[in-house]
This record gives sequence, C-alpha cells and structure tokens, in this order.
Amino acid sequence: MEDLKLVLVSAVALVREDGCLLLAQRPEGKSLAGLWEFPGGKVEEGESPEFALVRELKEELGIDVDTQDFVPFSFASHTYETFHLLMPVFLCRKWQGEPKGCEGQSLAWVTANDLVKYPTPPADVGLMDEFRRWTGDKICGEQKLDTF
Ligand SMILES: Nc1nc2c([nH]c(=O)n2[C@@H]2O[C@H](COP(=O)(O)OP(=O)(O)OP(=O)(O)O)[C@@H](O)[C@H]2O)c(=O)[nH]1
Ligand SMILES: [Mg+2]
Repeated sequence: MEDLKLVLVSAVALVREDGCLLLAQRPEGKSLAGLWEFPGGKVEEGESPEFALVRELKEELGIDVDTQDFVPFSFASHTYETFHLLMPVFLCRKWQGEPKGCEGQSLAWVTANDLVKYPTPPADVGLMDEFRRWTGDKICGEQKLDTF
C-alpha cells in the first residue's frame, strides 16, 4: 500500500451562470469507463496544476480558460488498486468557447440536485456531496443564482 505511486491529476468544476456543473463521461477503453467526472487530467512533469488544467480543457473540451479564473475548491485523496490519486479541484465560472466532447466523451450540464443520477469514480463521491452543499449554501443564503 505504501509503495503505490502518487498520481497528481488536476480537475475543474465548471459552473454555468444557472449554477449547473459540467460533468464528462469517461470514454470506452479508459479506466472507469462510463463514469461521470470533473474534466481534467494528469499533471505532466514541470507543469503547475493550473497550467495542466488549461492544457487539458483545451484538449478535452476545446475551451480557453485563464488560470486567474480558477478558485481552489477542494481536493480528493484516494487510494486505487494501482496508484494513489491526489486531485486538486478548482472552481471556474468563466471560459471562452462552448465546451464540446473533443475526445468523443459525452458531456452533461447537471443541477446540484441531479448529481446523484450520475455515477462517479469512487474518488469523487465526497466532492459531489461537497458541491451540492456549496450550491445549497448559495441558494439558502438569500443569494440568488446570479451571484454564483
Ligand atoms: N479528470 C478526472 N480524473 C479523475 C476524476 N476522478 C478520478 O478518480 N480520476 C482519475 O484520475 C486519473 C487521471 O485522469 P485522466 O484519465 O483524465 O487523465 P488524462 O486526461 O491525462 O488522460 P490520459 O492519461 O488517458 O492521457 C484516472 O485514473 C481517473 O480515473 C475526475 O473527477 N476527473
Ligand atoms: Mg482527462
């Protein structure tokens, strides 16, 4: 267990003006295929998590983002069978372009309430709960969706 390699993956909660969150479905042939995840990918040698995310969002979704528009949200630390995943998750509400599944993956804009209908990788379960709470706080705190 202690011999597992640490894999650093950078991911993002892209939140639309109406408060919906973008989920991407892992394509056939990849590990955890069919499960719904935060867009992102592995941080390569010499990259910052933010830069890796800018690159991944261009490759996977065809959108342009500015690292200044990333706000740290949370992170996952999860032991899989063959590696340990450390995944910072940023929040981002501003980007250029319309997200598309550039690698053949399906995309879905999901309300916080509907997140339960989208099965996620084991590492993401707590993060989805956290996102739901975060959204609930925004609405219950008399702040309307347009202040997201
Ligand atoms: N992007 C992303 N990866 C996640 C999430 N949750 C989670 O366990 N992972 C795991 O993180 C690992 C790396 O993600 P990835 O497959 O997106 O990496 P990548 O884009 O660089 O793809 P590649 O390695 O095929 O080039 C995978 O084992 C994946 O299952 C998540 O919410 N988003
Ligand atoms: Mg990826």
